[in-house]
Amino acid sequence: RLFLPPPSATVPDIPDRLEFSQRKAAATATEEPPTKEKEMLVEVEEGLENAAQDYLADLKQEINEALRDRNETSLVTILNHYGPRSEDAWLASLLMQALKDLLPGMFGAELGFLVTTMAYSEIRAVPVWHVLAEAAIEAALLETHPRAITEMAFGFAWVKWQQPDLFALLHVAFSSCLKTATEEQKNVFAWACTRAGQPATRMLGKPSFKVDMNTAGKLWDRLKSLPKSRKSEVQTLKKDPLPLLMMPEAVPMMHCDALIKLANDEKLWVESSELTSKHLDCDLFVSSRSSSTAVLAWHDSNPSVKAVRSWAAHILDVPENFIEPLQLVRYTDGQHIGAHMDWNDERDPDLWVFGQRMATMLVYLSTMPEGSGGETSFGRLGVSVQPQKGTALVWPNVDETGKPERRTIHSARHVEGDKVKYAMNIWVHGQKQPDNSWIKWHRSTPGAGEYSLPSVSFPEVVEHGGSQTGGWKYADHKAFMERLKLHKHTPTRGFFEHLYHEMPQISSVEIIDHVHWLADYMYHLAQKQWNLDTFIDEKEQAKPISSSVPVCQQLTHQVEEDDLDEAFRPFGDLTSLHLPLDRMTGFAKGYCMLEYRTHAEALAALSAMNGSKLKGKPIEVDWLCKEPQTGRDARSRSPHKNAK
Ligand SMILES: O=C(O)CCC(=O)C(=O)O
Ligand SMILES: [Fe+2]
Repeated sequence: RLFLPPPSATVPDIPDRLEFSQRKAAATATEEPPTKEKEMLVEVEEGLENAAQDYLADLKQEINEALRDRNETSLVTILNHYGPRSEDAWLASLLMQALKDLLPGMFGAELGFLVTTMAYSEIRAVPVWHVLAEAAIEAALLETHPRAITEMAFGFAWVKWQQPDLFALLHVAFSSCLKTATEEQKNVFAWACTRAGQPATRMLGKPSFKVDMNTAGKLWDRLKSLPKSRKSEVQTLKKDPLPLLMMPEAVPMMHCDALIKLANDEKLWVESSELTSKHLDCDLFVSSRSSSTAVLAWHDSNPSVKAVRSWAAHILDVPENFIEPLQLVRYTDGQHIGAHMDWNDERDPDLWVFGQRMATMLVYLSTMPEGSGGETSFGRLGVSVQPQKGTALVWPNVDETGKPERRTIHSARHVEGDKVKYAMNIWVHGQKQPDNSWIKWHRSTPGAGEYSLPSVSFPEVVEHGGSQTGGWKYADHKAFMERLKLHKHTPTRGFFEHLYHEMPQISSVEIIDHVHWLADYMYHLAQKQWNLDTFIDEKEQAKPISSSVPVCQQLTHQVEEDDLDEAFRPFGDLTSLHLPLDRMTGFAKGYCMLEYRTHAEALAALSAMNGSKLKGKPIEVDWLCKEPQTGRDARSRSPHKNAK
């Protein structure tokens, strides 16, 4: 049952009412006793009043029902009826009255929903927005529940998206209410706005990218002292420029197995490719991970989860609530994770409520025998670790002052063969993590999608609440990207014309907006890539004790890539060949790095080619990194680099 306006014949329109009130005024101005005319007018007036009261009551009931059921269609229909006709003062005043009556009893979440819906509607009557903005301030000040704040923030962001002109009003309202809001309210609000693709940085500023200095300093002290205080359990893989510790047999086998079983039984695994490359298979989105992930967000009461969390907190001497939900990773043949840092990007909305990831404890849940890949490799530290079930690696992600540290860059090398690699990330923040009952931790958790923009419904939306699709519905975004690709990534006139016909539901203004968003997004990606690229040299120098990377030395300076390709290709699938050139002369520097898909191929090439001649000169072929040292230091498994 939808509230429908009364048939126009019975709507008392304004001229009639004006005429009526003039006549009434004239009639009551005289001091004379009631005339017939006057009696009749009073009757009509009462009739009109009653009718108005009836309409108002109906309208309020309809709005309330739509709010209660979160029925967008119904609410938009009601609002639109008043929107285009809001020039009609009587109808507009009815809506205003209805809102004024209802707003004090509304919760922030309902208000947020109302704001959002109004953004879709054609309502342009500024007084209505004034009423709403005022109510929003009041509600926001009273609200403490993050969920309500979040809904309001999404409404707010959505208005900016749909109706920038009306956004200004809400902006004023929220700016003033944020002055008295608690830090937590403000952070949640900012988190939701950013997630909805409207960071509103001028109003909200930026979240802190760093960890509090004292907290970071304390963690560093702890990491430095652990190898001394727990000599038998903790080894130092690296001291400088940051402590990288290894704890063999840290997590009992029983827990390793139980955690994997938990993720399997509850079907928590999500393929990374599902989150990124597969859904956004445009050249612009390059997935750097191919593993699967399982987040144990709702399993704190599981005995193994409990045990691991309290152990981790104890080792690092931090409160347990600094630890985010455990995250398992699974790699099968050919899967890997590209070079990355674990800390959050400066634009990550999560910084608002979770803060930065201060430290990582990486626990291997399965053993990868030599030759089956899966090593964790720290390019800038020159360390590579072979996964051993139960072993934990520990390192800070920030420096001693709390600033995210780029030298923590690391990758998980491709798994080769049938053996499945399992690992677990225990990420420790520099602050208390919020109660996870209201946050969308992950798309596969209960309640996921609740906070995505109203028109972007779970599970259509890609991860990051639509920020990777610019807040668009995934299907629309995909159509947009595909069309753009056909136009060679150039938004030409033809591109807009095509889209205009293909997506009648989307206005051209929104399409142009999306192009702008995309440009911004690409810039951001490029910047990120650039950051990673600057480490490429170091990464290459410090390739892990690899089972498939021979390095070839003593080459003549005249040797070219083609010569090497010809000589080394016969031994197998040569996946990479890197011949560094002298920047001054343009000739080969004298060494080259080769990578085969398998250890066997690399071994064959190494045995056959070491000592053979290339362009008349004997060459030396060896592994890029030597096997771990034996002897006194053997247990540290710290690799040393071969080639200088
Ligand atoms: O599996 C590994 O060895 C590393 C995993 C990792 O770096 C991550 O998930 O962030
Ligand atoms: Fe990582």
